[in-house]
Amino acid sequence: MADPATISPATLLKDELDIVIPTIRNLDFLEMWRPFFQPYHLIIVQDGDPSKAIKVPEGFDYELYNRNDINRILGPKASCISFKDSACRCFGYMISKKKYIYTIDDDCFVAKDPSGKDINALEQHIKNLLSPSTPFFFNTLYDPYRAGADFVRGYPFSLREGVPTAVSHGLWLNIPDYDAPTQLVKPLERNTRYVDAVMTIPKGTLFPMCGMNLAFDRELIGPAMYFGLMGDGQPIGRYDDMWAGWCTKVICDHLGWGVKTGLPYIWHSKASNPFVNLRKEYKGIYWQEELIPFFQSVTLPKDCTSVQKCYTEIAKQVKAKLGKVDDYFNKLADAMVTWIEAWDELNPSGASKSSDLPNGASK
Ligand SMILES: O=c1ccn([C@@H]2O[C@H](COP(=O)(O)OP(=O)(O)O[C@H]3O[C@@H](CO)[C@H](O)[C@H]3O)[C@@H](O)[C@H]2O)c(=O)[nH]1
Ligand SMILES: [Mn+2]
Repeated sequence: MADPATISPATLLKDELDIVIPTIRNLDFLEMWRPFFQPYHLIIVQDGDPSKAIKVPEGFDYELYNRNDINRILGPKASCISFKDSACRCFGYMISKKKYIYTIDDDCFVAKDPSGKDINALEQHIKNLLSPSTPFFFNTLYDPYRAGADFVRGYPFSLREGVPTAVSHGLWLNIPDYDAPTQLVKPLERNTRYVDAVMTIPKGTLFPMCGMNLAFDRELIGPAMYFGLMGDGQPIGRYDDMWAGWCTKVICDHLGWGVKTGLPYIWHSKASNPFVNLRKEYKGIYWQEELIPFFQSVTLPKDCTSVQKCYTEIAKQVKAKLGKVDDYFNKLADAMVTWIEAWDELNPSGASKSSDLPNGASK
């Protein structure tokens, strides 16, 4: 594997990565990203009214899917793709044919690092994905593969090769990704703290994955990145990315892959309405007190050697153990199965690595 630190930004995976953007707005924000995004193919998932025309700035190579397209392509299976919620973005992951995905919200702009330099978030995500993770033993000097860092004394040499990185979770300056109650009590709080660190989230630890500034190895973990049933007709919202993150982390832990969080930062420009968010989130705020222990207790059998098998097993356990919390979880479990069926229909096995892992890949 080429040393990510030496690959020039311009050639960084430009033919192996798609940028997925969920949107209900025009995409002027792309002007600010042009220097970094123009070489890449965009997959725009237009939510809401399909008859509304979305303006894409000149010079970008893109495909755009609205609700009519999703219904046409997936037929009845389109029921698993949320409507009127950013969760619709996962359709872009499914329809892509590339090895990597970067997803970003349309109110996220280029942030500046402490030296005042524009941050190429995509380049940092790619470096994160192209370098190994260390989920089995925490390195106190953070990412040992970054220039100027290394493994510290006492770090087992047998573990220094690391494991493949499946997910790179970036952060946000200005408007942090707070839940509605926190937003309500701290309406003026802005994140001004730039922490120059990338860390592997240890095996066995869950985390709140935000879909605002997120990259992943689609061939490895794509089928687990289902952003669950939210929005129109659903009792809950703003837990789509959280659900995907919990499923993804459990599967990465089982298959021995890593999840990183930290750099890069983007500039999150606007806070969504906290009262609207509270209405979307409130059931999730008490449900998650049962969801987290559930995901912490999920065990996957050794014969779950593909992401699809792992994901289908989790869906089975969701139905068995969470169906009694609320009937929504029976619906969500069914939608998880539909998602995998749709994924495999659009990505016949062998098209993506996650469907045929070498034996013994499961931990
Ligand atoms: O119905 C909708 C609403 C929005 N979108 C698109 O989704 C992203 C995020 O929208 P927005 O920035 O308005 O909302 P945030 O609260 O800041 O988003 C964060 O909360 C999470 C909710 O799941 C989300 O993952 C985070 O990013 C924009 O691109 C909107 O255009 C939509 O498609 N449909
Ligand atoms: Mn936003």
